[in-house]
Amino acid sequence: MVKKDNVILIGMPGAGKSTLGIVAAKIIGYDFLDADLLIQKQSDKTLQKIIDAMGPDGFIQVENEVLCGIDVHRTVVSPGGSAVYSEDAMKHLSEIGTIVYLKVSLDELMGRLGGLHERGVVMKDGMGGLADIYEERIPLYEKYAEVTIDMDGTTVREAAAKLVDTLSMRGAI
Ligand SMILES: Nc1ncnc2c1ncn2[C@@H]1O[C@H](COP(=O)(O)OP(=O)(O)O)[C@@H](O)[C@H]1O
Ligand SMILES: O=C(O)C1=C[C@@H](OP(=O)(O)O)[C@@H](O)[C@H](O)C1
Ligand SMILES: [Mg+2]
Repeated sequence: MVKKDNVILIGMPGAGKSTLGIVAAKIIGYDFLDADLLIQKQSDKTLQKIIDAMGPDGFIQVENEVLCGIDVHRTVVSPGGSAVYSEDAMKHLSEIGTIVYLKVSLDELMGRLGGLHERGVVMKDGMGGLADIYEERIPLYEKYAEVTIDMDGTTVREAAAKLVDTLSMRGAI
């Protein structure tokens, strides 16, 4: 059986997967892997270029393949928020690590992101903005979450401490 010795952070864009991933990895002495950077490296293109060239479905396919190939140990992995669209990838990630959902309300995300203009986000046809993405994805994050942590109203430092405490209490690290 594969050793489930990683921590996988899922959640909406702006939930803090990348920011908290590296902070938490330092606290617990794990490595850190931002899967978005791995996609860019393996494709030799920026995320935005992949989305522009291949569309949302094409990007999801590339993301799925890259996530399925992740082979790490004692690593905090931060995939992009769209990872939950890929069933194979989520199956693989849940086999190699504990899936932690960073739960952040729509209001708080709006405050953090100020809209989506500066972020490449997978927006399917017919979607108008963050609220539509939020509504579509929440059931997916909830479906894959082994651990859910409510991060509303926290600073980065508090959120990192909450993440590490929760993982430690659950014996996941
Ligand atoms: N409690 C918090 N936890 C994580 N990030 C926070 C928090 N409060 C504010 N932020 C800010 O929100 C943004 C989160 O972005 P990022 O880590 O890239 O998220 P993701 O990788 O989930 O899209 C950062 O600009 C970060 O400084
Ligand atoms: O949720 C999304 O649709 C996406 C989120 C991004 O990552 P973050 O969740 O780290 O912002 C990145 O993977 C890509 O631009 C698509
Ligand atoms: Mg990120």
